[in-house]
Amino acid sequence: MLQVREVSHRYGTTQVLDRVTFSVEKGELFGIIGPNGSGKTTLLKLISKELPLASGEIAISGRPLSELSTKQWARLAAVLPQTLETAHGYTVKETVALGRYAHQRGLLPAWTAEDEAAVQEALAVVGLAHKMDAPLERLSGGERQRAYLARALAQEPQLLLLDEPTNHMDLSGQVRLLDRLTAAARARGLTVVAVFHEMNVASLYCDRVLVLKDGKTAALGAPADVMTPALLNDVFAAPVVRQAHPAAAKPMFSFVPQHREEKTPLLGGLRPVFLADAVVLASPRPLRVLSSALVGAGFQWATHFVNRQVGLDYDCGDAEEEMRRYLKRHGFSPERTIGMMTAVDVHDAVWLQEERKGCSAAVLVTAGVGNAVDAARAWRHQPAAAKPGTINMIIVVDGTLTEAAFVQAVMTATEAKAKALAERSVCDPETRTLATGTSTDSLAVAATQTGRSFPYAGTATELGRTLGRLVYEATIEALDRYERRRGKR
Ligand SMILES: Nc1ncnc2c1ncn2[C@@H]1O[C@H](COP(=O)(O)OP(=O)(O)OP(=O)(O)O)[C@@H](O)[C@H]1O
Repeated sequence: MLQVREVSHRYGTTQVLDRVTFSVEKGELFGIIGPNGSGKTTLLKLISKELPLASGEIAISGRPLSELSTKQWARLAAVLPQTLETAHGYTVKETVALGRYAHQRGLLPAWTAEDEAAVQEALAVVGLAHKMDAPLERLSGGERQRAYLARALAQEPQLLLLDEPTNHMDLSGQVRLLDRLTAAARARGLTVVAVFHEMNVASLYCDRVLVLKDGKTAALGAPADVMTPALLNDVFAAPVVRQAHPAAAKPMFSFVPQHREEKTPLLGGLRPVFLADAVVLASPRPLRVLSSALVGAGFQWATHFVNRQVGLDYDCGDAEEEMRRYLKRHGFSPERTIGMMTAVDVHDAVWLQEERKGCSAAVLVTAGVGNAVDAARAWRHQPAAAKPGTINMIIVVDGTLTEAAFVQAVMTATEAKAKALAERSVCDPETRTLATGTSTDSLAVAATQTGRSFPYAGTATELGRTLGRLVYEATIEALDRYERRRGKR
């Protein structure tokens, strides 16, 4: 649909584009990203004939730009520029209707049913049908942007050029508009070339991206392949972290703020606090947590860890919602708290910590083995409702953990827990084999994300060895306390 070959551009003596080459297939959503001043708008202006092409070649559908008159170009392509003067005295519909100009013939062209249908459809795509009679100047910045996009769509182009189409829009407006635009483009086989400032928008919506740096191609390809932290770090001169989007198979990016306050070690001052029916860890600053807990599962930032004791007759029906209500009632924010449940007496919780120079960690364990299970033979169990008879574990590390280290810490802790159960000959009552855990165990691994970096936390590492020992010893002690309390009953 679009071929750009060896295109360069100078403003006076300043070179702002340097031999940029790419092509865009029909139906593609192609993004152009890059920092301020990298040449994105200039490139779009060259494609839209707004600037004369001095060096290189540009062709639309195989036809060189120089061969296309303005009206011929306008039948093939439409453009939504970065900034637009608002013309006064036009309604939204009249503004959108201007997009039909390229399709009209003669001095006094008639308004056809085709023109009307194109305008109505374009208004529907941008969600402005209900405001079509409003004067354009009374629209908000975001709505006006949508009206101009509708004007470009009403042109029924084959190629749509957009310079920051979601400028002025709030986040939900951006997502709604880009979802509709993508659907409309796919339905009509429309090719879209868009400049995006927001890396995540480009990643979510573009089939391919061109990354510009100082007028040169820094990368060209699918976002998942080319938008690497190293490249984005280099192009945007700021540290970028890449993570998987939770719902779409796309990468997501965050900038890491460089200004960080000097943080003192956390663990020296951290102690569990016992309430009547819970053991609580309260951190003076948020910790990054990977957990399987009832409240706060997955990766979170949390300040509180609440391991709550419930009766054996606790109805687990809607446990998560009930636990959230419990947390709120007791003054904990469910959004910043990791919430677990257990049927064992939380006053038997074991807190062990190891403070060594450069590798400080702690673990809080409550253990009950009413639901003990051998994971290798759990398939033999009759399906039964989960009961809150569990081993709950909270691990805190003073240091910066990679995601790999978080997962390895989970593995190390699980292995050490299984070993403690074996050591105390805890059996799965149904299979009569050694238990590896209980059916409702919870685990949270928390890290300050300041101080020493731990890329790994397997048993080959100093951190892994520390965690393995702490978890093993704390679990043994918690199991012994559980047995002693049962013996007293
Ligand atoms: N008319 C002009 N005359 C002189 N220099 C210009 C002109 N237009 C743009 N420039 C310069 O060319 C360079 C590229 O500008 P361009 O607008 O293409 O960048 P951009 O990547 O779109 O930036 P932004 O993200 O800020 O919109 C910038 O350094 C800019 O100052």
